[in-house]
Amino acid sequence: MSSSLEIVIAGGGSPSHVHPGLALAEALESHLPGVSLLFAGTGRPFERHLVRSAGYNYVALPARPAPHNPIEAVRFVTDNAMGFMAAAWMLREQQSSLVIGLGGFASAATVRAAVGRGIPTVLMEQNAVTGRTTRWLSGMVESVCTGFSEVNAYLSPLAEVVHTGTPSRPQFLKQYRQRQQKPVLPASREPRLVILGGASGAQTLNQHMPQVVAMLGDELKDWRIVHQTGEGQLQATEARYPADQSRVLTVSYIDELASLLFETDIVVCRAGGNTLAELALAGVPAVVVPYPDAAENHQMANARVYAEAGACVVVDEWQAGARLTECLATEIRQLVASQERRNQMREAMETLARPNAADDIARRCCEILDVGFLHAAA
Ligand SMILES: CC(=O)N[C@H]1[C@@H](OP(=O)(O)OP(=O)(O)OC[C@H]2O[C@@H](n3ccc(=O)[nH]c3=O)[C@H](O)[C@@H]2O)O[C@H](CO)[C@@H](O)[C@@H]1O
Repeated sequence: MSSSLEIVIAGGGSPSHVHPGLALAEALESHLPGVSLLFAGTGRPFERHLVRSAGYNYVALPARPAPHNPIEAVRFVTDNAMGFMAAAWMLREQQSSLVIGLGGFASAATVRAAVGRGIPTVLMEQNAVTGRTTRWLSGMVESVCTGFSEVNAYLSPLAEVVHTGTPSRPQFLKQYRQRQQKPVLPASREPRLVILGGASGAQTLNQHMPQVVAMLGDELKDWRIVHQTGEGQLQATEARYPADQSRVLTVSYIDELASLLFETDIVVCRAGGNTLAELALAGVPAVVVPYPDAAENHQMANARVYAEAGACVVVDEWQAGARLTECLATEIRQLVASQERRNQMREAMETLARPNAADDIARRCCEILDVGFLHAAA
């Protein structure tokens, strides 16, 4: 293997882009010994922290998402032009061999600069409807590695699309592999319902789920409930549950989410690409409430793929309107009442798991670079 292979992993802006990037970095290191990795991101503190604490070098480049008003448009153009020039300079200095874009605005300038310099590029896309960056760049890059095969319709006809699945964090893969080796025994613990708001929490779930829990009353009396609220929403959510509610644990964020989800019977959550990929690995039946303001309603598209496979039920926040609490209660009631239905959904969830996503993207990178792919993961 060459020790002169320099790969830049570009993107960030939210943990949902950085986590798959870190999972991919680990796979690249195990299949391409000697590779040198550099993360290029937006400079946001959480991003810098996540990357550096995983032991990788990090460089911040100017980047700005598409604007909502004409005043921001000027800054959008200038910042991204600066990002493009800084990226071009960095790629020349690093003598980069390959650039991998994690998707989103934060990867656009670096990927475009790489294309301009003739450096091979790979894009990752975690959703069933592509973001604008992926759509724009898809015809210029060597490969687009997708979390959903349904995304093809949104890509350039010139794009080479590989459906790899979305790489999940090592904590999920570790638990997944342990479970594969040791089949699950019927749970002796109390059944568990997890309300997962996601990285920033979900106000809708924070407002409605305490009422749903109250409506279900005795039906949930044997259940343990964990409600993840998001930063800044813990106290308000906690206050919506009765003070003597010892079955409910509220937390703002869960670091070791994998250990919890692998011991969970029902999840109520949004339909972010990473969350769904993780639920598939953990095999947890879900009641999914897609975030209605997600760009081009991509969360609904993500959720539909899982619902069509029988892995989740979808509650449409817009359609439900004032009846949202009732709709949630109805869906959750049915799942709580039927172990058989939960088992069927668990099996359907498991068919969607892509434990080799990071390895498959790493393999594609090796093919593009025309270097050997070391099979035995370290
Ligand atoms: C509102 C919005 O537009 N969100 C988008 C954003 O992801 P967003 O960050 O909203 O959601 P994702 O589900 O993709 O990622 C959240 C990540 O945070 C983790 N987590 C969350 C809570 C917690 O307590 N602990 C924890 O570890 C989850 O396990 C997951 O890995 O980018 C995703 C990937 O492009 C899209 O699919 C989402 O639609």
